[in-house]
Amino acid sequence: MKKVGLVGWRGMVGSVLMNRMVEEQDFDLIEPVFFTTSQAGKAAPNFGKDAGVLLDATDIEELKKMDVVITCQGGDYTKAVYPKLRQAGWNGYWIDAASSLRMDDEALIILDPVNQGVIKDGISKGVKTFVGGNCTVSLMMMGLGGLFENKAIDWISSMTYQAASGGGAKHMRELLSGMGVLNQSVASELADPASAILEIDRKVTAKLNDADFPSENFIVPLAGSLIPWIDSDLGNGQSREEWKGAAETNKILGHSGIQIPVEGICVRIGTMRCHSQAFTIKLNNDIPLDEISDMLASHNQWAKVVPNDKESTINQLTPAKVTGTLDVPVGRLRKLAMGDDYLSAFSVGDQLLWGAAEPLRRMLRILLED
Ligand SMILES: NC(=O)C1=CN([C@@H]2O[C@H](COP(=O)(O)OP(=O)(O)OC[C@H]3O[C@@H](n4cnc5c(N)ncnc54)[C@H](OP(=O)(O)O)[C@@H]3O)[C@@H](O)[C@H]2O)C=CC1
Ligand SMILES: N[C@@H](CC(=O)OP(=O)(O)O)C(=O)O
Repeated sequence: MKKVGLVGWRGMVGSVLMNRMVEEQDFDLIEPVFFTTSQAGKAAPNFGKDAGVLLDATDIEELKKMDVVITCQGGDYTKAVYPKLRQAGWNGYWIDAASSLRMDDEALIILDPVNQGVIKDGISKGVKTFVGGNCTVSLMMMGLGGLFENKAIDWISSMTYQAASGGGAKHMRELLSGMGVLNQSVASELADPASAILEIDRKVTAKLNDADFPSENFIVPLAGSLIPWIDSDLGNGQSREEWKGAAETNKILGHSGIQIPVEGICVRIGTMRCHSQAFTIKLNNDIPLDEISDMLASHNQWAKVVPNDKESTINQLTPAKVTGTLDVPVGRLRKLAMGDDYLSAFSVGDQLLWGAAEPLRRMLRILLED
């Protein structure tokens, strides 16, 4: 049985990963060893198997004993530990949720329903470092996988609606706190159906601009607002989150350079853990809509085509419906006025599942079955 070191297992992404590993009985196939950066010596969690005590996640000698290390601990941890572990001669498999190693030549970005061929080819060539993709990119590719597979896409514009969870657990709490503060600020007016809506709006706006409105993590209010910038400023008018669109999509597909441009604006909105995206897709040719639907629906079991009518859309294509599931519904499919090779689409997906944890556990399975 392979020894699998688990780092970051109690964080938000790590907890989702542990739940999925339990659901899929992955622990039956491995000898789990749990690491921590803060609680070494305490009892390890028991996910159906006694795993002794927690080991120090910076202890290179202990990490070297692992066949596989899976980390959801974050980029700072990866930057601090991964080079030391490799320099110490460790030749095991490193599976990582953080972005720091994604674009390294020695690493592959993993999303096996989309790039299983690239992954298998990499393994046969001795690749040992595998990194989960950016959540927005992975969810786009899961939803539109059929178009990528059929080489139907010339370019994509993706306008995103990204959930608070992309920032982390504290950001989710801040969103809810902000919602509560806004609600409280007009509680008496809301209780009175005769109260004036413009007075309610004035009070809400004043509260949003209060210096003490919860905004420590997002810097500005998210509840009752939105933030059209995610991740760092690249200095050329583009955010790092937007840059990842083309860079990671093409790397996932095994392209050298940017063969399919992916462009757009990434926006943080007040949802908990589902990222949504509105796409304008320039097709390589005029493919009929029914063929497009077939390509999308048959590509993988999680991409679900939603009929482009109001009732289906509002019931099936929302974060409220999708959260906590592996489904990636794709709807609003329509040819645009710009020409029959222009397609609109809208997708929703849980960014903690396909956007973070799921590709990691599936990569572990691929290695175990190899
Ligand atoms: N959030 C997201 O949407 C995505 C995140 N990622 C990557 O995953 C990394 C981890 O993200 P995320 O899971 O959100 O980070 P968390 O902050 O939830 O967890 C990271 C670590 O914090 C430590 N920690 C300290 N206090 C607590 C506590 N009270 N409860 C749980 N853990 C605690 C744990 O380490 P220890 O046990 O060592 O103390 C834990 O492993 C990110 O840095 C990013 O690189 C990737 C894709 C999406
Ligand atoms: N940046 C993403 C979350 C994330 O962790 O992305 P990455 O894995 O590329 O750093 C978001 O905020 O929604």
